[in-house]
Amino acid sequence: MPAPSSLRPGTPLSPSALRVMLLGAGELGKEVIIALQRLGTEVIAVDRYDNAPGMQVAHRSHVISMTDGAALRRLIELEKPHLVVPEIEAIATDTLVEIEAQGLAEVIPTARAAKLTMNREGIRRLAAEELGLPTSPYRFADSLAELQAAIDGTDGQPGIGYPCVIKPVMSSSGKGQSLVKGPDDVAQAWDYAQAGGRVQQARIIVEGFIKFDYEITQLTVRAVGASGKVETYFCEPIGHIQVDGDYVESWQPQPMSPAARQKAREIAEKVTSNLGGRGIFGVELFIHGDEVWFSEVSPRPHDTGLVTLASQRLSEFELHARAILGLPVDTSLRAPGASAVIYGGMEEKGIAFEGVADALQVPDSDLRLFGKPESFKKRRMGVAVATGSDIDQARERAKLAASRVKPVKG
Ligand SMILES: Nc1ncnc2c1ncn2[C@@H]1O[C@H](COP(=O)(O)OP(=O)(O)OP(=O)(O)O)[C@@H](O)[C@H]1O
Ligand SMILES: NCC(=O)N[C@@H]1O[C@H](COP(=O)([O-])[O-])[C@@H](O)[C@H]1O
Ligand SMILES: [Mg+2]
Repeated sequence: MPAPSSLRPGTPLSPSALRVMLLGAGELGKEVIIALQRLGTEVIAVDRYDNAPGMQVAHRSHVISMTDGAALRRLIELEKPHLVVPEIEAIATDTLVEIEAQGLAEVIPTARAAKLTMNREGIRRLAAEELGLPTSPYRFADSLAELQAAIDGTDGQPGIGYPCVIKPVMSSSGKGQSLVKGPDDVAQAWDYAQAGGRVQQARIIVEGFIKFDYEITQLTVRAVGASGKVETYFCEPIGHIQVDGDYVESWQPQPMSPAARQKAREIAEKVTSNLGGRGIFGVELFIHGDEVWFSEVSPRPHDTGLVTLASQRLSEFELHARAILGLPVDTSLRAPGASAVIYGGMEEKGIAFEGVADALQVPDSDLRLFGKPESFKKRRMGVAVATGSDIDQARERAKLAASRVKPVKG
């Protein structure tokens, strides 16, 4: 849908303000908020805990449980945002569907997209069963016995076999995810999925393991074009490395065969045009030779896309801000780039960072220290980004800069 004419920037904190509410205010939201504010909007940040990164740069903020539909509705009725922008998956998406249907606010990209992608079952069934996109084989299970039967195929349906990947249907950043190599790993993977899921819910997905050569995020933007209609724009593919289901390094552009590159774009176009609306999407794909499998999609900026802070003329956050406001986008690459994650490495509140000056001695590098109030061993607390003459040089620089930043007790 084209952007409504009501999306005219005014003066923040005045009656003419164009108000945007971010549901989730982590490191990705923080950058979106900065981009939105530069374009003259008033931004309200919401998250489950106080002093979340995005709250530190928003006009104001609220702490609520975003999975509580009644609380979410009260807040939207209070703040009357023009746009509601989900930044995480764990939101009362049925409430967003109602809010959108009642015309209280526009949900980005659409309430249906937020609802379908909140649960792996929704988006997987849409992609594989409705859109016919190639995916890993998959089954769902609600108990350990059902899971074992789904792997073995003892329930009359084709079994997934080993190796396979088990994930809670509602989780992200690899939480609750295990690679299962054989029968001895199944019970432990089941228990881990129960503990790591985002909500108390037994259901899991078990996927056949895809032996990919590499995996990419195909950032895809739906934005109003010169025609006045929403058009689809592609960024250069982003390659990345995941450890325990969480991204640790990404780079752009990932070299691809012409056939794989074309298929990746076709898949991304199909799934994003079905989800609809305006905004950026991170389409996750596995590639082996010229074969491409759809894995999942985020209807919002993607963590691996942090690289675009260095590599693109407009970062994925600026692209999202422009697209949702109905403004033109430019997805061009500026230089080969890379990002490398900085984990907290400790369980502490109010940590500090040493080595920042050394890190920034690395040529063409930059840092984002997110300002999360509490560190966990595997919590992403910052990221280093860099450009180079090619992706190898950019990756070396980003990794070197990240390695020089030392989280310490505050
Ligand atoms: N079926 C599979 N075959 C091979 N590798 C897989 C499979 N499923 C997941 N992986 C690996 O685990 C990573 C994380 O999986 P997935 O994206 O489904 O988890 P997530 O919790 O949604 O993570 P995020 O929120 O970071 O996207 C993938 O990027 C890939 O490296
Ligand atoms: N893969 C999704 C992702 O990277 N999401 C990003 O992480 C934040 C949560 O971080 P936290 O768990 O450290 O609070 C989210 O708010 C979002 O910015
Ligand atoms: Mg993923």
